[in-house]
Amino acid sequence: MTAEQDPIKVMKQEVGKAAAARVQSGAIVGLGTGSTTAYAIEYLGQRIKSGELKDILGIPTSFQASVLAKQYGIPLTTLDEVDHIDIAIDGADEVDPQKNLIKGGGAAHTREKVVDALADLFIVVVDSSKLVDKLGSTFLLPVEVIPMAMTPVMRAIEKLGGKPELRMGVKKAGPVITDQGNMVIDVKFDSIDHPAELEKTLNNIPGVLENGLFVGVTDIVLVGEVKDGQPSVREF
Ligand SMILES: O=C[C@H](O)[C@H](O)[C@H](O)COP(=O)(O)O
Repeated sequence: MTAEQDPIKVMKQEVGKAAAARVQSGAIVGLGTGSTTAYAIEYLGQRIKSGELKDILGIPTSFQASVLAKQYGIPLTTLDEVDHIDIAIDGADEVDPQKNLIKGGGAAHTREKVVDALADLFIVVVDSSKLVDKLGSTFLLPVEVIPMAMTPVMRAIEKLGGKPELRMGVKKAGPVITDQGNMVIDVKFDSIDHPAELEKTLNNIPGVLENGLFVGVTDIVLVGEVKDGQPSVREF
């Protein structure tokens, strides 16, 4: 790694490459969303272009993933056309020691959960800054909500001890709108002690489509690190 390189970017590239290297010819691949997975999609495309990988079909988790897949020459399919997903590669905003996740920094967690949970092998790709002892310590928990239910859902979240805020657009006036046409409420919880319970409780509030807690879904976490200026990838 050179002194000019951004270590976070290098970690994301390395981990993306390592995940793409695990895909085998003939695989149906869940394509995650975000800046880290973008590198995995790019390297997957390179392996297809070089002829090393054949007969790959991608299932995108977002508009972003489908645009990238088309850009890098990955043929796409849908969940209506296949009966399984061999492997899914996706990023995360936080990863705890039990491999539970917070996702949704890009407002894509609803489709991501559908695809990632269906995969026979779900690989999470993160740089080391995403590792936490407890979920919720560095990142707000995203909750996708249908627009007409925004206010009652926020009240219900407050009753659970969360501090909700509507996610606003950047370079766009007004709220972020998801690929499904909904809104995202980011919630600060003082402490997420029981993620599995909270995941279910939040999804049980009428008007909530999906929240960003991914509990018991991950098979492998690939972590990009830089030690003594040298990038490496470790697995847990
Ligand atoms: O909604 C977005 C996703 O859950 C992303 O996978 C997550 O936010 C991580 O993205 P990044 O790799 O850009 O940090």
